[in-house]
Amino acid sequence: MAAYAKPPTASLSWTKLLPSSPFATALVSFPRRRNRSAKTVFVVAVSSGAKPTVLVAEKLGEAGISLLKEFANVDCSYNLTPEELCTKISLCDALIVRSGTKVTRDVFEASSGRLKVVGRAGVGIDNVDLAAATEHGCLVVNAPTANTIAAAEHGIALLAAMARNISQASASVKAGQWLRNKYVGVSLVGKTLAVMGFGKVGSEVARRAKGLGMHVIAHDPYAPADRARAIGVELVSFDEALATADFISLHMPLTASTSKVLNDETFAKMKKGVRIVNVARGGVIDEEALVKALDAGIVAQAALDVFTVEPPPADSKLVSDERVTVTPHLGASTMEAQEGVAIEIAEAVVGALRGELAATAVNAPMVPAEVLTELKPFVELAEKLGRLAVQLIAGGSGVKSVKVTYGSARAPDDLDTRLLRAMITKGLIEPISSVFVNLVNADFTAKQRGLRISEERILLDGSPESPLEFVQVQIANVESKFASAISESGEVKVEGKVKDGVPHLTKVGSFEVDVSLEGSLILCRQVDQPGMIGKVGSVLGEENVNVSFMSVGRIAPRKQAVMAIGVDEPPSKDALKKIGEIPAIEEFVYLKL
Ligand SMILES: NC(=O)C1=CN([C@@H]2O[C@H](COP(=O)(O)OP(=O)(O)OC[C@H]3O[C@@H](n4cnc5c(N)ncnc54)[C@H](O)[C@@H]3O)[C@@H](O)[C@H]2O)C=CC1
Ligand SMILES: O=C(O)C(=O)COP(=O)(O)O
Repeated sequence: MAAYAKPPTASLSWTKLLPSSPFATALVSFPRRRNRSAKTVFVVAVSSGAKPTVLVAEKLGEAGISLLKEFANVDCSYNLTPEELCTKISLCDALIVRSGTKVTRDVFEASSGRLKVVGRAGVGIDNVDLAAATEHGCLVVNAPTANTIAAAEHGIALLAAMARNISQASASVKAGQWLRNKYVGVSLVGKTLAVMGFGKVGSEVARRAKGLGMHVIAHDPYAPADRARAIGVELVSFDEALATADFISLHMPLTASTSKVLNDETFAKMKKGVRIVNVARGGVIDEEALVKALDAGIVAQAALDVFTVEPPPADSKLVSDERVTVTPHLGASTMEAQEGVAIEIAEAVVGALRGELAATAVNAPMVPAEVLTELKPFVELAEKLGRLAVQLIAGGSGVKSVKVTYGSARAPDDLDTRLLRAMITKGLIEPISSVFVNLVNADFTAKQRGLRISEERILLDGSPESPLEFVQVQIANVESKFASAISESGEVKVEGKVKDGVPHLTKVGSFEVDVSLEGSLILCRQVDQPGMIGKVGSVLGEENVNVSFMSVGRIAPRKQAVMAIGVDEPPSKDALKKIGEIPAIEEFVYLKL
């Protein structure tokens, strides 16, 4: 067996290369025109050329707006009604909101697929319908760190203000009164504070409360005990927190499991005279139950920054109750936090629109930049193998079961395949549908179409320098329009590798080939005999189709062989017909990459 490479300059003398595999593989390499974009575009990139449009639907710091304007057309339209938002959204690639805008399923549907990113300029994403976003392939990113301190400081401000009746006393002085006996407060020092939700905000509240001399306990089923211990906080059960706390401060997100977590039953478990602070979300408290608990004397006072409905109705019993201190969702509203949040979200949205994977993605895996750089050529390979495999299927065969095998010398924990699986799914689905598939909606779309993708990893010996040696895609229970693509075990099979950073097809069915996956591909099965490369090459040459790569894989000399031909331009029907008419060609297929 022999392999040949054509030198980079046009010349007829070919150089013999080293033999490679048990199956003979003849490799003819033509100089390739590289026309690849320098940027890694994986997830949501808008079509190149057009400047994207970003709708900023709530007040965002100037620094963020300036950053956005460098990259996009920015439409700042505040106080839109839901109908106005739905009308505008069909012209926008990204939407930025705070907590005051409900990004509902209607919004995603109204966008007709144009909306690619929703940026939440803050932490809580309970106002965004994440399931609908995912189903529409829309990435949701948030700004999880910039307002932590502001929220924690607001929590502490409310705690102290409530304990010392600051807002009530202030209002009474302004109303001309001087009620020194009425507004006697309670002290914080030595009291037990239960922090419910020991995340970023909760732990900062705990740290500050310790500084005030409070005894701090925390409840958080997911928080690591050592983080709590490091700041001198004991993690306790939910019931223990309720039963022992003099003050309860809420810092968990609003989810199905935290909705109305303070209710009639749980208020009944609290110490009489407890005081409650809520800078998390109104929905974590059953507000009617809180009114009852205040009336029953279980809760002595409450301080609320957030409400189930914002703004709360004019007749809200909580707002009118003198024992309740209220602020209009001001937790994140400091100059510093808003500047930080604006920059954090603008960077995340611009990055996502450029197609980079966002570090603060809420509904997609977060893939660290270094992993991404390493996986980039494999991501391209994965998508192209998916595209090839599905185009090899005979019309009418439904693709239901796909097996992906990754050959790698890396330990399984060291290889994150979610990105690769998503791109294989994209490759499998996009050529046969009008669905847009990306990392966000790949698993959902596959499931919806009844496509089962199983993954297997083969641990190879050798150096784990490269994340992957090969990727193999097999589709079971289908017929192929190119019979040679069916492996011995009966599946349509393609396998590829990355060589010098470029994805290559290295196996079709049982035939080893070697063709760079750029442009498009013609696969031919023929009787192995001299002159075949020349015959096919000259048909394409006559048609002015530039051949980038050719490789022949055969089972044994003079038996059947599969020739893989990479072409820069799509050949005409006539050219393909002429290839089919070459006597030794038994079957052929043209595949778009
Ligand atoms: N009022 C305001 O302006 C602001 C409000 N927030 C709210 O505060 C919440 C927390 O923010 P971060 O601390 O930044 O988020 P985070 O994600 O760092 O912390 C949330 C913590 O809650 C815990 N948790 C989840 N379910 C729980 C449960 N059932 N019981 C107890 N703990 C539970 C999580 O394990 C996590 O440690 C946000 O989700 C947001 O709703 C945040 C910033 C500003
Ligand atoms: O970040 C959060 O979760 C907040 O609640 C802050 O909300 P805002 O951006 O001030 O509407």
